[in-house]
Parts: sequence; C-alpha cells; structure tokens
Amino acid sequence: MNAIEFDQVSKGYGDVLAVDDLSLTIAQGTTVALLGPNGAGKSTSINMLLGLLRPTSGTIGVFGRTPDAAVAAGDLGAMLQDGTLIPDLTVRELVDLVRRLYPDPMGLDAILQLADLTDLVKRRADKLSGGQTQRVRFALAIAGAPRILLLDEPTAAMDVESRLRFWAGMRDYAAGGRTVLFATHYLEEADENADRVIVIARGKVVADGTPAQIKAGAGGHTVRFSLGAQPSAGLDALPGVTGVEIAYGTATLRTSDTDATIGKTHARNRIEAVQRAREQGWL
Ligand SMILES: Nc1ncnc2c1ncn2[C@@H]1O[C@H](COP(=O)(O)OP(=O)(O)OP(=O)(O)O)[C@@H](O)[C@H]1O
Repeated sequence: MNAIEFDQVSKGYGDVLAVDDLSLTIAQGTTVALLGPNGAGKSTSINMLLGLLRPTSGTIGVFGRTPDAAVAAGDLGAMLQDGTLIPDLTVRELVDLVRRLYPDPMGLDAILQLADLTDLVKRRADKLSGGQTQRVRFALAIAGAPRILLLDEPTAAMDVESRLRFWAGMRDYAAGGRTVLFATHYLEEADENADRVIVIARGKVVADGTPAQIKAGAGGHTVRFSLGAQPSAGLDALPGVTGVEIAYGTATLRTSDTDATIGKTHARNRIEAVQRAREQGWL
C-alpha cells in the first residue's frame, strides 16, 4: 500500500512556483530522502503533506486519506525546521506531556532511548543546546508512534557524533514497517540513511532511485572550484545544479548537466571579475 501519494501537485507563492506538477508515490515501510538545494521545494512539500499548506492544484493522499484526516488519525509525526519547546518543563515532563495527547503512544522510556535523551531527562527545555533541542523535537515527533515520520533537515544544528546517533535512532524507529520521509541537502546523509532518494530541484523531480543509482546516475556529477572573493549566493540556481556545498572557500556543486553548469559558472565568474575590476578602478 502507498503511504504517500502526490498527484500532479503544484504550489505557488505569488510569482514563485515552489512545487511544480509533482507526482510521486512512497510505499509503506520505506525510508525516503528528499534531496535538493535551498529553495528546491522540500519544506513546501512536507508542509503540504501535513495539511499546513494547501496545494494550488493537484491532490495529496496519506494512506488514501487527505492530509488533514491523516493528521487527525495520528498517522503523521513531524520534525519541522523550527518550533520552540515549552521552556518551563524538564525534558521528561515535556515528552511525557506530548505522548499522553495520543491515543496509543510509545512508552516514555522507549522514546527517550531512541532520541538519545536518557542523560538529559531532568534538564529544563530552555537549557538545552541546539543539537539537544533537535533531539527533543525528534522525541516529540515520534511520541505518538506515527506510521509516517516526516523530518525536515533534522540534523541541521547537530555535530558529527550527534548526527550519527540521531540517524541510528531514526533507523530503529523505521524498523518494523514505518515510513520515513526526510529532507536533506546532503547526498551523504541520503546515501547512508535512505532506501530511496528523490532528488528535487526547482519543485520538480530530477532523479529518483536507490542511493547507488543516484550516485552513479545523472545527479551524481560534481563540479568543484575555489570561490575566491565571489559570493556563494545563487549557485543553487545555476542550470542542472541539484546540490551545493561550501567548505573552506571551495564550492562543490552536484549537477545533472555538467556542461550547462560549467558554462554558466564560467560566465558568472567573468562578469563578477569585470565588476570587481571596475570597483577597483582597474577598468
Ligand atoms: N511563504 C513563502 N512565500 C513566498 N515564497 C516562499 C514561501 N515559502 C517558500 N517560498 C519559496 O518557495 C521556494 C521553495 O521553498 P522551500 O522552503 O519549499 O524549499 P526547500 O527545498 O525546503 O529549501 P531549504 O533547503 O532552504 O529549506 C523557494 O523559492 C522559496 O523562496
């Protein structure tokens, strides 16, 4: 049975077409990565799945029901990009409070263990680091034992070790037939933690397959260059680009069309070099 179904879904914000005629199905029991650069439409898709946003056109089904009906039935748990915790409660009190809101929740100890929170149970929610806060938000997402878990860039504030423990907790949660859909910018995270990777760029699916297929296929080419003085903004909008990573002054672009990406990168660099030369009074 399909857990999730998008049928020709589009979503526009004024002039911006964030999701563009998206059709896909996700089978129950799979862990799927939604991989794409900033602005690809990942959060918009997840928010539509939760019924927080309405599609401009097309329909979304969750176990054959509308997103609103699925949320009401407790089928969907989510960890979104922001959201504050109730500050006055301890971690244990907060997780217990939320799990009691559901008809058939997970046990408190099981949640705390999966979210790696057993050492933090007595800590007040407003005294947590960014990565610890993320772990509590993961605990709240799984508290109701939802059949589908949606994670929107869940490891954003985590260090390397926290990330590894987080993904181990996610895999334990997914084991036994649950469906997980997570959004990420990183091919490595998708590769290591998903059964299937859907690459989206500018609201459209540009590749869809197993991590091995995605790495070997069209989405797997890499263009790397030193940024120098030029800004990194806008690299994700270059033709073919499906992912951007910036580290130590080097840009690594993942692209489905190396020629088009290099052509535009070259043109952009020349324009910026001319602009800089003008600013310096050399031209
Ligand atoms: N409320 C809004 N109003 C106008 N435009 C929006 C709004 N929310 C998102 N957008 C635009 O829609 C497009 C898709 O955004 P979305 O947040 O879904 O992408 P994303 O893949 O989740 O990006 P990121 O990785 O940065 O979170 C972007 O161009 C974004 O600027």
